[in-house]
Amino acid sequence: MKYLMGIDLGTSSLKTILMDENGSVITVANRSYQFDSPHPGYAEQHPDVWWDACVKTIQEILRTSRIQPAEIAGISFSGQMHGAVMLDKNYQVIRPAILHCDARSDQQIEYIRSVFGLEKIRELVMNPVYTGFLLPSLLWVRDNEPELYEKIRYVFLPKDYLKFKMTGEVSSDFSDASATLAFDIKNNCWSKEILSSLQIPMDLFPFCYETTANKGKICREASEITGLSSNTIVAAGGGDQVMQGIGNGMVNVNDATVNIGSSGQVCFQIDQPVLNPALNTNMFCGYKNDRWILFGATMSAGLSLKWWNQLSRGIGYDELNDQVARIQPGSGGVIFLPYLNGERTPHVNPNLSGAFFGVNINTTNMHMNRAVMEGVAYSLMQCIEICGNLGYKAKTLVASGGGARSKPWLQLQADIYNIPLKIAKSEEQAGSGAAIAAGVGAGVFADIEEGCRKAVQFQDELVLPIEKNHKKYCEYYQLYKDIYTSCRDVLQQVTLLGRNEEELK
Ligand SMILES: Nc1ncnc2c1ncn2[C@@H]1O[C@H](COP(=O)(O)OP(=O)(O)O)[C@@H](O)[C@H]1O
Ligand SMILES: O=C(CO)[C@@H](O)[C@H](O)COP(=O)(O)O
Repeated sequence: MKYLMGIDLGTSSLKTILMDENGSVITVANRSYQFDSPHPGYAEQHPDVWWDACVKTIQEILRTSRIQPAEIAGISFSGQMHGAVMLDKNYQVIRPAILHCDARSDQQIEYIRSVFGLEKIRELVMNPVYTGFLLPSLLWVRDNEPELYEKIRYVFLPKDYLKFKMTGEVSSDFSDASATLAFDIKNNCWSKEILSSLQIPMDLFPFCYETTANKGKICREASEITGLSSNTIVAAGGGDQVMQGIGNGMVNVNDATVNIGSSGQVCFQIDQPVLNPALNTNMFCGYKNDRWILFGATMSAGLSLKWWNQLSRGIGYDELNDQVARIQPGSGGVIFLPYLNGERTPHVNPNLSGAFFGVNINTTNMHMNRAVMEGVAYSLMQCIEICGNLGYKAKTLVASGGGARSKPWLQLQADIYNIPLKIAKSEEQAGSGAAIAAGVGAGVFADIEEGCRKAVQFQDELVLPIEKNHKKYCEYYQLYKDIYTSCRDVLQQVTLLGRNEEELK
């Protein structure tokens, strides 16, 4: 029997899954971590934290599964996207990685916008210019840490660091590279025009491959540390939106997922680049040449629940879900805006904060728990609406990520979206996507489509919308949108004031 390993490098944890050649998930190991926020709005992780989690989960799987390392034919990666990892000429990490949820590069995004102007950004970048993406983060280092910037020899994405440690070679893949703002999405290459206009040397950026490309074998050092065989093939992997799509069997154009990880996304498979003139959604390269993904992104989805739960009572998810199921739709009038770390879709504004509205003397912690789940779903509903206006409408959505483990969260999502939800049997969809890509790279599967046919199965029952709940949620959803429209300026002022005060401490 041959086996495959998929590694999913998330914002809050790293998960390693072991799959057999028939597509069955044998076991999963995970390690949690936090991100550091040394200043208000900053979000950083040291790549060694990821590598340590990667090594430990692999060792655990080899120990507990008792399969022989030589039986593992291939390994690949899914990674949190957009973050900047910087290496010097000796392949040493220069500073902690600046993550996708980092809001420090305000001035750099203004600079990029001023260099290109709106029309050129639409034509060239085809995405909103937003903080936390590799390009503005790199410019921030150039402006604020020039002595470190001088040392940079390579810059790449988070999962590329794990691949580098595994193979000893620096490389990236089209899907992750296309999500840096430095990439020519229509022609699948680093953009000469973007980089030369910003005076950034092209050779900082590594060679890119397709997600399923065979990138060689595990190097000796990685084999010694992890226990993996040096005959195991490493496939290039991809950004987590692309990999969770594979793990959910999203191989057809118009297939769509709604994901609640630390952040949240509504993501469509598309067969040609599409411009959203409002630039409040994202569009990146997909898992193969003629495939792209279009999605709306909520910055703090699962993160909102994790934050709120830690802040309030810190109960287990089972208890929390039981409590949420006992509260009526609408949470007794409490509405939560999930802007803990700014918001991408639809507001494209890193300088926003979250808020609870409508708390009253009868509000309990249980109402607030449900309100947090509903607020995240309202935000994802805005992503669905915007994609719908661009012509992408889903008859069903495949629910994905950690949030899909919660029955009440699934039900209230179906009720808010008024769309039935399908759920994959595997709970680790991005990791499964990585294992399928590993299978193609190692020749176990002919292509992604065959891997998905073998590995992806759905639960029998759809989660269906309940009409009376949907009616009620239509009212709340309108109020959710109205709150933002009425309070936008105050929210922004309060956010900046709070950050400045924290800075002065
Ligand atoms: N059983 C559960 N019930 C409710 N929410 C859950 C449950 N398990 C995970 N989550 C949510 O999913 C989030 C983690 O999702 P995950 O896809 O693992 O994120 P990441 O890949 O960013 O680490 C948690 O922050 C939490 O909000
Ligand atoms: O920002 C995006 C996609 O644009 C996220 O997909 C991040 O890549 C992180 O994912 P999670 O760790 O929150 O699931």
